[in-house]
Amino acid sequence: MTLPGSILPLKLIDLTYAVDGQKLVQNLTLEFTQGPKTLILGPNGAGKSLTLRMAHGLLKPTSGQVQWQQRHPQRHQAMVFQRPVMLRRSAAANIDYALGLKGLGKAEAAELRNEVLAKTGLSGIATRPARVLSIGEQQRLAIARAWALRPQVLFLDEPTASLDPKATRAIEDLIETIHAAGTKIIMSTHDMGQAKRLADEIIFLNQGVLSERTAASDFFTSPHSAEGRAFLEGELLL
Ligand SMILES: Nc1ncnc2c1ncn2[C@@H]1O[C@H](COP(=O)(O)OP(=O)(O)OP(=O)(O)O)[C@@H](O)[C@H]1O
Repeated sequence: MTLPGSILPLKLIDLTYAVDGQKLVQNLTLEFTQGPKTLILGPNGAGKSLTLRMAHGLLKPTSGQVQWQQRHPQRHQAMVFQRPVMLRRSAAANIDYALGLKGLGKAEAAELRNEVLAKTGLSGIATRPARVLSIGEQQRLAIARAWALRPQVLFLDEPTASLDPKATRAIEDLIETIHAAGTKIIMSTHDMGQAKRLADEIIFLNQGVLSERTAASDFFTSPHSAEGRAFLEGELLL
């Protein structure tokens, strides 16, 4: 489905990423449409981060194409990384900086920043230096900063990998809120429990290759691939 003005669907066409001749992502073809929360699941080293980085435009594929529906997708999509990257200034100023880069005036930026701080439960720590916040708060701030840009698509690369269960839950709730507000979620994780809690559909990667793409309701009861099955049964995929 294509909505007017939407940068979706996003098509990854026969993407390969190779280093020194070694294919770390191999002939990956996927289409992402508006709607479901898409979780890219797979063991460490499966190629999840590389795939997200190529889709986001941070990394150029060795071969293949990344195609968006619109010509200037960068303004309408954002990415959050495993480790939050904060500027040496207050939490609020971190968001203001991102909004300034997008060309927003001060007053408009302040209004949007206050709204997003409130929605993410961060208003109380807005004036603190971002780098003294706990890692969980920093990650919430990183997501708030990305959300303030009103992206149509939000890529999240293992956003809770360094967090404890309580902070993880706060981030998962936030992701649900952002999705409910209309942003397409494309997120990687190696955590099966998290995929169960969040996913509408699963893309299972193993060793840089797509094993299967399955509705989450089916994946956790009857995965289609041997790799997916082994992962669910807790076998180590080597
Ligand atoms: N620039 C690079 N040079 C060489 N190898 C790389 C490079 N970038 C990634 N790799 C390797 O490619 C493989 C896939 O990496 P990627 O980060 O995409 O995995 P992942 O599925 O996100 O894993 P994790 O869950 O550990 O983050 C890994 O084995 C990694 O070491």
